[in-house]
Amino acid sequence: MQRNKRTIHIALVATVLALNLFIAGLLAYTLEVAKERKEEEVRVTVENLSLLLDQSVSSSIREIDLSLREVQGDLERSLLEHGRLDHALLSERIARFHDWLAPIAEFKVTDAEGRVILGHAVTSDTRVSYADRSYFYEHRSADDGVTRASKLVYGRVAGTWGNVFSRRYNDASGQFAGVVTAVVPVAYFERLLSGLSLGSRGIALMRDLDMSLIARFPPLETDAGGVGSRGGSLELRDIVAAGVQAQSFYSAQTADGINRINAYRKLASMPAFVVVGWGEDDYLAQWHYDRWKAIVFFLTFCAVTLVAGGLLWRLVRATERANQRSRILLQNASDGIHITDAAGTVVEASDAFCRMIGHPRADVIGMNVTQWDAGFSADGLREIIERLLESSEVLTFETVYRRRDGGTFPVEITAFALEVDGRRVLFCSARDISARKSAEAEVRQLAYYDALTGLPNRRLLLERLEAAQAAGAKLGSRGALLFIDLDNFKTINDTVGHQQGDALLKEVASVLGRCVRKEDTVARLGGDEFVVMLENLDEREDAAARVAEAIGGKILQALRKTFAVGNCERRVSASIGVTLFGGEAGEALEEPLMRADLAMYQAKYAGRDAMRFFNPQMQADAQIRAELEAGLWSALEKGQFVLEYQPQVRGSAKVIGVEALVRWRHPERGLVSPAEFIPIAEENGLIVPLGRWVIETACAQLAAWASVPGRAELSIAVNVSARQFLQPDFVADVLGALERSGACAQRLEIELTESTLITDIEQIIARMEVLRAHGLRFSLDDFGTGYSSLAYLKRLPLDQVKIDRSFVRDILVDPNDAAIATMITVLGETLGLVVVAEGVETEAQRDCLLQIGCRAYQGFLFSRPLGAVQLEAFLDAMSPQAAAQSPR
Ligand SMILES: Nc1nc2c(ncn2[C@@H]2O[C@@H]3COP(=O)(O)O[C@H]4[C@@H](O)[C@H](n5cnc6c(=O)[nH]c(N)nc65)O[C@@H]4COP(=O)(O)O[C@H]3[C@H]2O)c(=O)[nH]1
Repeated sequence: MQRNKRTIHIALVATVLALNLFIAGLLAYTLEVAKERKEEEVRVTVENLSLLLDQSVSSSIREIDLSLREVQGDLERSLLEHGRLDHALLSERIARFHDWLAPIAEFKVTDAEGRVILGHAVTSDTRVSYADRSYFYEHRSADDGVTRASKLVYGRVAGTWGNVFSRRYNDASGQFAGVVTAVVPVAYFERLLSGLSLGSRGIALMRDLDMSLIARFPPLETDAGGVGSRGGSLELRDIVAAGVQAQSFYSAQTADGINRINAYRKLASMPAFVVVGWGEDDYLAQWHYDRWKAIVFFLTFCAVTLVAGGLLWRLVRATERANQRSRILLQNASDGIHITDAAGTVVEASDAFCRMIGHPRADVIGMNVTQWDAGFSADGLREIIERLLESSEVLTFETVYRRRDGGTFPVEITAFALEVDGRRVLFCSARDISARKSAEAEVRQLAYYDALTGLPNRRLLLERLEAAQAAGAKLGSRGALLFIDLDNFKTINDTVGHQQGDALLKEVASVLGRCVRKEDTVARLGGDEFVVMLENLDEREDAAARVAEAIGGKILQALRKTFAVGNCERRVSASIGVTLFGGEAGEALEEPLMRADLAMYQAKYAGRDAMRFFNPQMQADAQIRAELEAGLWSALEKGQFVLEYQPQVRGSAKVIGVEALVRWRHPERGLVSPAEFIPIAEENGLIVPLGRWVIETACAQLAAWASVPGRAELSIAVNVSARQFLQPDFVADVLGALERSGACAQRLEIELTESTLITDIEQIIARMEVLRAHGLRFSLDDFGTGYSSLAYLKRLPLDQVKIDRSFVRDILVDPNDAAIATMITVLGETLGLVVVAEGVETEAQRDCLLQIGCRAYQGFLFSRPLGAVQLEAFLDAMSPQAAAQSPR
């Protein structure tokens, strides 16, 4: 990683450097080219200017030459014609030429001895001789007809520097007669040079071939700049010495210290040369400016690239750091991250992934997904890989991984394709979801299964019912629901405690499970309610019903037994409601369940431990029952309950007491029988306040009768249901009612049903004894219908047992009933209890009962249950009769 970083760093620095060098080179090259081009341009310019100068001088010299020739002609003509020089005429001619060439040349004429005799500014007093001038004796010695140009000379007449152009003239005999000269003053050349535009540092000069300065522009105020002074740079000397016609050169060591490009040109018309130079600073001024611009540009570029490089470096480092963080994250991530190639072979993997599948990292790199994925086939995995590689989607799916030790565990994969180093790879992140799965299973268990029994709960039952209904509607097959409710479970639960009650429910659950096939559903709805769902029964309704009936019977049989509940044993039975479902579409989901529930109630009403199939009447009954239940609560507040009293008679006429029977004076339905509403009140809990009201009312009645002769002896028996009796404050309630009313406790009798006894017998006995200690009496109702053990019966502090009216009804025709009635009578007498036969309707029944030894009766034969007022009338009517008959 460090090496990589260094490489990037070096590459970055090299790039910035190379870029800057390139730009610097490019700028330098461009500048150099521009400079060279400029220098070439200047060179051409100065060469042209030097050529121009040469041509200007030549042109002037040509005019001078013509003038000299003219004057020569005039002089020779004068000598020929006059034998002497006509001074006046010649002076005039010379003056004319002088005027014509005034700025350029001054004409003079000498005689054969060199004396100046005619010409500009020449008078008779002029005593100047040119005899020592080189051109003079050159002319004298050679009549060659040429115009000679002298070197720079100092004018003896004018007193100024100049170059002399001269011609020879001959006398009539052709002998040398003198020379005619034209002096070109240096001022002329200076003017010529100053006409050139060469910038502030330019130069134009003219020298003799022996390097004497003829003219210079601009003038130089030093010795080297004086006319006639010899000088010139080394380069110039070399050029002059080489004798070339023209040449440009660069001068660096000049007299004025200015570097220039110069053009040297030897003049064609006189022994001199011109040099035209252009100051470097002038012609390179723009270039210098451009160079500065280039430098500024380069520096800016340098700065920009450095900054960009720096930023890039920081970016690289930031990316590197991010990569490092990513690597750390990858290695430390709790999810199993791995990257595979297109074939599913691992190219990179996190530590967590290696730990996950239990292989060392060295093994993992190079492993193929098929080696650890146990959730998909090789084809399936290939399909997923292809799908990922072909799209840019992120896939999340669940699968199963296999560890090195062969163990498997569920994982959730998030995978997508990405491009690494130019090739498509798959990024996969695997999360171990074992905990989530087990939590989900737990949640599912909680959501769909009953925590106590582990059976499916209502929700799962409904789901399965829905599926079964759908399947049934499709296939035409039928199913059955068996709604099972344990009889008296509430009482058992209340007496043995919830823990034991729960254990009993678990036992019941396993019994139910054993009664059905594996594919059937046994569910617990709550409390003691179970539902068995049978599926795929016959298509024919009757055949399906037969199967359901058989299973129901089997369940009834299996539950009809004694279960060990804690330390004691409890007899259990169940009521089962059965209904069929399926075979037709469109039935509401809960409909079969409601039907089975209604049928179950029907089984309950039928005396429990029974099974009933649903029929439509049940629906109507249920409706009525629901209405009753709704009105029951407010009935107590509205005072709609009344007590009727049914006399209990000893012998044939002596009323020994009455049984208080509650009625509901329903505003619409009239008097409602307790047989209808007491079971409902027991179920919904209203029995507790209702029972309290019955006792209060009975006590009040006793207190009212206590002072009335003939009534004071009467006792009132009140029915107390198990649920009421087992209320913790039942004893206090009864004693409170007695106290408040002032009734005599000995006159109050409590009737318990046999079902009460199947609950916690010890507690019941304890309560009975407390109340008995206060003088209350106890009667056991419906004796013989339940399963009371005689051993318990012996222990109960009872005063009276009642033979159930079901035995009395058929006592004359059914020997069994007669035998049971006899047994109860004998048993009662043996235990010293009063035996009262219920439901005595006929004399024959009474006689039969009398015959077997039962002397106390209750029944329509004597009286129906009566309101208090009617009862009093009845008692009054009975008194003489009773008085007439002696008690037995
Ligand atoms: N067929 C026929 N029936 C006769 C004859 N003599 C009496 N009966 C009826 O037999 C039932 C006797 O009451 P039970 O067995 O305690 O049965 C009672 C009792 O278990 C319950 N009950 C009535 N009042 C109360 C109450 O205040 N509290 C409690 N917990 N239950 C009550 O309701 C049950 C039914 O009461 P009722 O409908 O009043 O029915 C009464 C009564 O009217 C007869 O000769 N022939």
